[in-house]
Amino acid sequence: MSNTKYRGIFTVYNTLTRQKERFEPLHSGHVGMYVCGPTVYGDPHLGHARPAITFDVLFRYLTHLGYKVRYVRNITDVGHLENDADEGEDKIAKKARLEELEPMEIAQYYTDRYHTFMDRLNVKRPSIEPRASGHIIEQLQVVEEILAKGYAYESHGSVYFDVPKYNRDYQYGKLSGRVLDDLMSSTRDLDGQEEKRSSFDFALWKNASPEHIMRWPSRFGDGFPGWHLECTAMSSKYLGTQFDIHGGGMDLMFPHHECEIAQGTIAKGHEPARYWMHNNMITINGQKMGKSLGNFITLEEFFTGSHRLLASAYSPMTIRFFILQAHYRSTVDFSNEALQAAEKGLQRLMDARATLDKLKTGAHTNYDIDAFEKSCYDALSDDLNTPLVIAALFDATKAINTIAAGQASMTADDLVRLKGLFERFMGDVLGLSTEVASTGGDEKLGEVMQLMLHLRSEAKAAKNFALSDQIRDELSKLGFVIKDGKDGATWELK
Ligand SMILES: Nc1ncnc2c1ncn2[C@@H]1O[C@H](COP(=O)(O)OP(=O)(O)OP(=O)(O)O)[C@@H](O)[C@H]1O
Ligand SMILES: [Zn+2]
Repeated sequence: MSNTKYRGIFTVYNTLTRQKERFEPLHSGHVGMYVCGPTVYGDPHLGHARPAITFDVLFRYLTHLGYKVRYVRNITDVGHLENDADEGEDKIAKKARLEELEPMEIAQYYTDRYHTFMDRLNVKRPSIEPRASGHIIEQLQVVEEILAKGYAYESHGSVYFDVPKYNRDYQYGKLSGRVLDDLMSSTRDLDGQEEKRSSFDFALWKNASPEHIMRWPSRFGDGFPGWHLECTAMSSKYLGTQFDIHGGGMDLMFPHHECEIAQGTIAKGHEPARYWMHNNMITINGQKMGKSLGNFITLEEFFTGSHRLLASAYSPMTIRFFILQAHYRSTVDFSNEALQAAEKGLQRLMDARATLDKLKTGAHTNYDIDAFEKSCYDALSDDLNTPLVIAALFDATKAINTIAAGQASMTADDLVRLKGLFERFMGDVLGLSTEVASTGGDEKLGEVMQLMLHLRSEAKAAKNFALSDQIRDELSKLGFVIKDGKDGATWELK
């Protein structure tokens, strides 16, 4: 059930203006939202869960406020080069070379894996999920638009965006607060041998060297699009040249989103999005968890407990709760203690929800249900303050437990309302689903595997190597790869 009443107080922190602003869509009753999705060359890790969950809650809340939301989240399957740079191997092509597969097999496999794990986290699928490789023509059109306006130049079959020229007429660095002149003074000049005129220019289209397999014909020769271009082409195609919200992780603010603003401003005549929202990072030992940094723990490893840093398996809903317990603009450092606390906290809420069905009603109510409802809306309206919504749910939990203990009471009507509010905020908006939480198949599998590894290590300790090898080999036939390390054995499902 939607509720348009609270639309007027909804504010979001806009990275562009560095302040909270009241949210007003461009077209009354409709919201267009674009979020940068994954580069599909590896399994999704905890870091990926954060933007997916953050913008899922935004999607859910806007929908709850009665807006018709078109949510576009892309799949990057071409053009993202190593080190996020203009030179180097394509991340997907590299993985394809290592695995001896077609790049599109890699992209398909990891897109499917992304969907599987996001579904488990109860993340709703976006309205449109376009792929970069399916929009080459649209991207070449944007290149032409920018060339026609004089803000790009062709060089050796590549096309570069002219950042210093753009900065003279507009402001490059507006989003991230970087000042191009300062950046330039601390960077060495190009030696004249390179294709680019300035090291800040970025590729719109790259000439493909003979060994580069992901390539498309163009009037500049065979090539492939620059990484930033896809988001300009696909957001304008599906949401129009200007839309309401653009989201993504903070790591994408510079240069990716800065370049998107520059491209959109020139090609489409105005800045692409009105509100820019950025989730902060999931860190591990204080460093961003990332695929290219190799310090990640995949969601599958969390669900099965199969990573050496995990004290146990954690259910998808525990992960979701763990992420929502922090405000999306603060960093969250991975730790088993915090995950265990999240697991307990979530259980308390789940128990309270179950208790609600069994409560005996009374002649009067000791609690203010309106105040509970208002505090949830106030929290969500204040830049999606999910930890405050959770705090309000904990307050309600205390009330429920007090009533269950016979120390307070609630009328039948109020109980129906309270149940409805629990459903609305915990279920519909935060997406903490009891159904998903109770399918603990992976967790059970993780526990069984821990038991198998324990039995195997006991066999080894008793010098029964035939048995320990048999356990390893039989598991291997079933697809479980056992690896012996100095901290004991770990397992992986191939
Ligand atoms: N540790 C993290 N915390 C929060 N968000 C993250 C984290 N890592 C990636 N993201 C976000 O997930 C989305 C997809 O990112 P991407 O596929 O580039 O992941 P990545 O692991 O950073 O890969 P790479 O290391 O190749 O850059 C982006 O919005 C990005 O900002
Ligand atoms: Zn993007």
